[in-house]
Amino acid sequence: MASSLQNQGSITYLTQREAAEIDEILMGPLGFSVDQLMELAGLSVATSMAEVYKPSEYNRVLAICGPGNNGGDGLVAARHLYHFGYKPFVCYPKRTSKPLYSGLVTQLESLSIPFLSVDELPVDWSNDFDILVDAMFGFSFHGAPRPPFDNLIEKLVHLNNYKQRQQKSPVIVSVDIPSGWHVEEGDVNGEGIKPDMLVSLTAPKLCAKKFSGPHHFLGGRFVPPSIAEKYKLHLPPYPGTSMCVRIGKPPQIDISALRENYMSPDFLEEQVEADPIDQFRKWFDDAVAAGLKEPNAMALSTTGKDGKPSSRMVLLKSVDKDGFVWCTPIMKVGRHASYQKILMHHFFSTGMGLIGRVRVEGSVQKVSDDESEQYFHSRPRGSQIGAIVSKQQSTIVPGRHVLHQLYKELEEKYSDGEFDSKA
Ligand SMILES: NC(=O)C1=CN([C@@H]2O[C@H](COP(=O)(O)OP(=O)(O)OC[C@H]3O[C@@H](n4cnc5c(N)ncnc54)[C@H](OP(=O)(O)O)[C@@H]3O)[C@@H](O)[C@H]2O)[C@H](O)CC1
Ligand SMILES: Cc1cc2nc3c(=O)[nH]c(=O)nc-3n(C[C@H](O)[C@H](O)[C@H](O)COP(=O)(O)O)c2cc1C
Ligand SMILES: Cc1ncc(COP(=O)(O)O)c(C=O)c1O
Ligand SMILES: [K+]
Repeated sequence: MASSLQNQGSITYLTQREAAEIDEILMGPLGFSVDQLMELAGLSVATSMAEVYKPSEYNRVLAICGPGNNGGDGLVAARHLYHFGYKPFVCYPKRTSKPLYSGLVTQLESLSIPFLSVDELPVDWSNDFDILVDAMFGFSFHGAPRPPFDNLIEKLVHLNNYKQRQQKSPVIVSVDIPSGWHVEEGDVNGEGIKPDMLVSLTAPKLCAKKFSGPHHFLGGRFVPPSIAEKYKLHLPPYPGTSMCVRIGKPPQIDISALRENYMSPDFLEEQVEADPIDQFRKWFDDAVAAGLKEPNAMALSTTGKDGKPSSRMVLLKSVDKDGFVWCTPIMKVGRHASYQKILMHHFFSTGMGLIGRVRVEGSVQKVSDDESEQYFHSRPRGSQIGAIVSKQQSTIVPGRHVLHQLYKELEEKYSDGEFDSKA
């Protein structure tokens, strides 16, 4: 999911001829079909969009699709966006009868995605759409745009200039090339569309150097090493299993605008488990099922003898009717005597909504030595040594080297077996 950052300066940009050549090699000697590449390209567009524009806020998408493969990418993206929770509309004025395209249209129709002719488009797009996908022309564009695309491009130009935007109006996402831009020179007279997001496919084309919007992504995770070598492509690595990666710096974020619109179902009194531990367990299981990262992380707050509050994250190790168990170097308990009184805060939330939040107040007891030992020995060796070294945790140490030295000594001393947690 997360996109890695990459210095825009080190990225390769393709000429129009190189882009067409790579296309031919992929679909010739390398054995790809256009359907395959288009599916991956459209999926990359949809996933890039979903990284930036959440369906809870930007729901209504108009995909404006051109006559060639760029238009095909738009049709595929619309289908994926539907499955991601968006409400897509499609304007596809110049259709081809090739089975690939009629298949894509049928797939969208079967999802009841509305197709709007140019005449059916609303006069003011800003009321009806949150995102406009510009999938009119890609790297085969040449000359000046012909009807009806000339008017559609004009409409995008006048509707939306992310730099001059006053009120909330739809954002523009361009697929591979901002339509109407020269594939290599870019927006030559400065009167073209100014997309908020550009999703370059395979590799950015030269015109992308002129893109100054806030979100530039790369998609089309299908380039084999032989092509990368032949064209000396320097491209950012895709993170994990992601179909897209951000190119260049993300925009400066307005922290005050950063918020989630939680869409949680009503939580009624009669739905609450009688035993709060059971309720906790239920939410915990939901959080795990929803793929939440570290659902066992919780904030633990204490006050010291001096009355000073203090808080830190710890990992929940188990929970049952006797309470919540976590693990921490024992010395801290001594130092923070009021570990006898604690407040725990647990918060489960996923991209799709809030699952639950929990506050636990109570007193603390050390678990039995047996339980403590058992847990200690279940941890990986590095963590075991780390825990012993961590007796220094939250105290001033003369430097990193002291911890490294101690770690090394323990590693050597106990190189041939288990060691005692009280070492
Ligand atoms: N390997 C890849 O890189 C992949 C790229 N994909 C996507 O494909 C496009 C390139 O697709 P292509 O079909 O070659 O071309 P376009 O979609 O850019 O457009 C071609 C059609 O547009 C017409 N055209 C061209 N100029 C104009 C104009 N000035 N006015 C109106 N119409 C125009 C052209 O008609 P002609 O009669 O002029 O030939 C074509 O009908 C690439 O950018 C990616 O988005 C694949 O999906 C994945 C693999
Ligand atoms: C996600 C997460 C989980 C953590 N889990 C533990 C834990 O289980 N036990 C622990 O002692 N420290 C844990 N830490 C480290 C503490 O939050 C904190 O840095 C350290 O314990 C501070 O020491 P203090 O308790 O003396 O303030 C965790 C940190 C993070 C970010
Ligand atoms: C200092 C410290 N202790 C313990 C833990 C919990 O790790 P484990 O699951 O290995 O007990 C963490 C986790 O981040 C930690 O930072
Ligand atoms: K485009």
